[in-house]
Amino acid sequence: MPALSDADLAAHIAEGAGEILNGIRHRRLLDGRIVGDVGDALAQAWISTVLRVHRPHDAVLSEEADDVGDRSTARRVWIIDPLDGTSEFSMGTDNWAVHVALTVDGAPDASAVSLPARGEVFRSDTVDEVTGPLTHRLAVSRYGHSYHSAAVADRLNMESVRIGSAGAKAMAVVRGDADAYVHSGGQYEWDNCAPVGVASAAGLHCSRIDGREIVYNNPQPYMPDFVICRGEIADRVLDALASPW
Ligand SMILES: Nc1ncnc2c1ncn2[C@@H]1O[C@H](COP(=O)(O)O)[C@@H](OP(=O)(O)O)[C@H]1O
Ligand SMILES: [Mg+2]
Repeated sequence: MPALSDADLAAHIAEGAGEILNGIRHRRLLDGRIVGDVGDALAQAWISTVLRVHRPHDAVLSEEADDVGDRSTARRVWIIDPLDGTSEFSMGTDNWAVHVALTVDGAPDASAVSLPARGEVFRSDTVDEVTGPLTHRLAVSRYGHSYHSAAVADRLNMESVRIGSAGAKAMAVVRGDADAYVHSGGQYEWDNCAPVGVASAAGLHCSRIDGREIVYNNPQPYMPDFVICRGEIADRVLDALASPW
């Protein structure tokens, strides 16, 4: 087989894991918590094997694997969430995702996010720039607002749309269905790395909620807050985030 580019490999992994996950929900032969458990485990097993075969020298950080070795000192690190939105996947909704990002020196490089139940794959090397009129919609967690997202909705007079899964929320902005996704209060690097890689390639503003650059592959892979939004509203969103109370 000819050598795959990093971009093709990221996209093929996001797509292939999505096929496995759609198969796991086939005709609802399984349901409830067991579907999420088997989805996490089988997607992880396939992805880690593919990366071992195709990129034996690269390091990997995955939600579903032990974080062992000296990954944080490696230059090339794949940051993976084999199944983002496990509870939505188990409940049978369409809002769940596969996240695959190659980071180089802490920045997302080749990144892909698939939304397999919708048949969509977004890749950083082919994604369209987000243009067109603003929707005045803000993507928020299925569980509702944080103080920060509430402040943005209030200050910018935006309608909140509840969507499960970090990848599904970020891709709603990339698709042009929402203008922003604001998260605070906790997440890990695998929850937002590939979504940020795709969103920044689509020309969207991506930063921490205090405006700092997002840096990945930290020794502690905790990435508690970030904002993805249309460039046209970035200043106003960051102003609201600077004084949410
Ligand atoms: N406060 C928090 N702490 C840690 N992880 C969080 C979190 N809030 C959301 N997440 C994670 O972010 C992802 C998207 O969550 P949400 O849909 O609520 O926005 C989920 O990932 P997983 O489904 O991969 O576990 C969820 O576990
Ligand atoms: Mg996740």
